[in-house]
Amino acid sequence: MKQVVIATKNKGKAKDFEALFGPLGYEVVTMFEVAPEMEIEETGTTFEENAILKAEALAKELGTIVIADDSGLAVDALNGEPGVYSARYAGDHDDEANMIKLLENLQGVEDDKRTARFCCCIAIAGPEFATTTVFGTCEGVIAHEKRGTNGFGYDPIFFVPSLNRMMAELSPEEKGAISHRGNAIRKLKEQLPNLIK
Ligand SMILES: O=c1nc[nH]c2c1ncn2[C@H]1C[C@H](O)[C@@H](COP(=O)(O)OP(=O)(O)OP(=O)(O)O)O1
Ligand SMILES: [Mg+2]
Repeated sequence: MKQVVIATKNKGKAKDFEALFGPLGYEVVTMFEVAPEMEIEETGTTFEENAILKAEALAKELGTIVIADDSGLAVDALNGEPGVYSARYAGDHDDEANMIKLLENLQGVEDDKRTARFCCCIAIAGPEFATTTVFGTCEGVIAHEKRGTNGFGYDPIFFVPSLNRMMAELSPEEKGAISHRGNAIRKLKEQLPNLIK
């Protein structure tokens, strides 16, 4: 089976990618398998900078083609926060604490002002071509409480109006069909048909 290496240590993200790449005939391999000791510091100030940083660091280490995803949640009422800092919003990469902090910061904000979007930049790096990036977004509304147990990160508080369900209530396949990550991968397929068939 063909393999695609993803420079991630997020198991939820890896699951999303499995749902997206499985139908294309790829097995997803993550840093847990190929570089468990490696730590890549996310020093960029944009999704794109961090995606490139992660993809290039692992591609250089392995000498193979690597994909990386840097993503986050931009909330309109908070001027786009937590954005690039979504994983570290409450300090320590803790999904529960991040959601609690976000709901607290949106206390008293009416439904029509709770609009938000997930953003994803995917970078693909390899020894034989210049690093390329693609972007995807997914529009939604921040709910008042958590619902659903699928997915990861902010999925339990992200309502998807077009499906009338929370992101965490979608199967991995349903999520991939509408998500920022799915939309980015579909663009990658268009732009790099020879690399991602
Ligand atoms: O589909 C998603 N559903 C819910 N939450 C999401 C999603 N996509 C990104 N997010 C949130 C989670 C985390 O708070 C941040 C990503 O941070 P980001 O640095 O890209 O990933 P990470 O540190 O978890 O793993 P890694 O860098 O090893 O790929 O945005
Ligand atoms: Mg990260």
